Amino acid sequence: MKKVAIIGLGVIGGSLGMALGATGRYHVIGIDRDPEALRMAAETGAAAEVTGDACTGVRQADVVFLAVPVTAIMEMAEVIKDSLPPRAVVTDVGSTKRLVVETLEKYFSGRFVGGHPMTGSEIRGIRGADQYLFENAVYVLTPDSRTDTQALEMVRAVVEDTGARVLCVSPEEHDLMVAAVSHLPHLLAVSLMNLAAGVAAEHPETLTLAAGGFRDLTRIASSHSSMWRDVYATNRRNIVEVSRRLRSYLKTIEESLLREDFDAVVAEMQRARRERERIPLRTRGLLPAIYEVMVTIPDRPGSIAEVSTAIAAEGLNIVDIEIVRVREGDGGTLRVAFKKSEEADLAQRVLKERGFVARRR
Ligand SMILES: NC(=O)c1ccc[n+]([C@@H]2O[C@H](COP(=O)([O-])OP(=O)(O)OC[C@H]3O[C@@H](n4cnc5c(N)ncnc54)[C@H](O)[C@@H]3O)[C@@H](O)[C@H]2O)c1
Ligand SMILES: O=C(O)C(=O)C[C@]1(C(=O)O)C=C[C@@H](O)C=C1
Repeated sequence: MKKVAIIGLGVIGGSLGMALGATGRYHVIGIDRDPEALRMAAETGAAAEVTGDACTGVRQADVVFLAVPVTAIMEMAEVIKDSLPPRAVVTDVGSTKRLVVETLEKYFSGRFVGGHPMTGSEIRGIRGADQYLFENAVYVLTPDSRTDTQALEMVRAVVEDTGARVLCVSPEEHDLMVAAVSHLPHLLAVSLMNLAAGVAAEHPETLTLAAGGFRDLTRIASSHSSMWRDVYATNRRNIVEVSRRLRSYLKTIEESLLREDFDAVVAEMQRARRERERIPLRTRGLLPAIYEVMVTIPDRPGSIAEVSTAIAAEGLNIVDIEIVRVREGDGGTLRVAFKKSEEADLAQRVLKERGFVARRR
């Protein structure tokens, strides 16, 4: 059994421990400075043994995951560097990579492999952890010319055992890409939320009007500032760069609006819709798309059960399910996904026969 030490049992470290523990192939040693996180990790199965002392925790490890905030990753590396077995491999889960890789290679040279799971939660700590968080998520590894091939393959194998799909890119490329798809979106969520709060100071009902669109766009603004502080501090140049590009883009849109050139604005909307369709679905990561049926369900007890029972009766397996919209007193829309197109066709037919409004998407 491989021994994996996880330093930091929060959303990411806790989820990792749960996922690896559940395979039965790993002995997980959980390390945290917070006794409550240690207690919960032991209770939820995120770790088979726990300790507050990082040096003791890593002493027997084959692989060490650093799952603390980015600045603490670099501090923790210094703390554990002399306690590791010589063949141990070290990896991290930090949201930025260039500085982390540069720093940790100084301590562990080729035995360090940078990593970043592209999944997470706005809920902080092990309470936000989830055994299935990594399933089908993209997990970036950032090997460079110094990385030992065996170390990379070892980390890849452990990561794939969580159900995640590995994508290798350079630390520099990673930092620019996540500035665009993760860090700027966070900054925008914060900006939108504070902007709306400013309008609400003059018009108190403003936030009452915030519906799905606003909530979707601002969810990440609920996440904890201590993690994000480190992200901004260690990727500030890329964040400023994409923020500049955004400001120039917004300026172009503003100018079109002032000229009443609505065709130009619509062309941008159409381009965005086309581009968005290229995002691989979260539930299938880098795999081909899943096949979906949208079902309108009435607002009455047992509606969801009726849908799932009808599907199960055909022997069909639902690979993903989501309540897309809830209209109080008026039902809602359910998104049900299948592995194969034929399965989605059959599910749609069966649901229609039972009187549901069901369409393929
Ligand atoms: N939350 C996300 O959505 C997300 C997604 C991908 C990557 N990450 C990265 O994962 C890392 C962890 O983030 P998280 O959201 O799981 O954080 P978290 O706040 O949920 O958990 C961090 C845990 O680390 C512990 N900790 C902090 N400093 C420590 C130290 N010096 N020694 C021992 N334990 C310490 C805390 O007690 C806590 O249990 C960060 O580097 C973050 O950038 C987060
Ligand atoms: O909350 C979520 O859903 C996330 O996946 C969080 C999220 C993001 O998508 O920006 C946030 C920071 C990370 O480094 C990776 C993922």
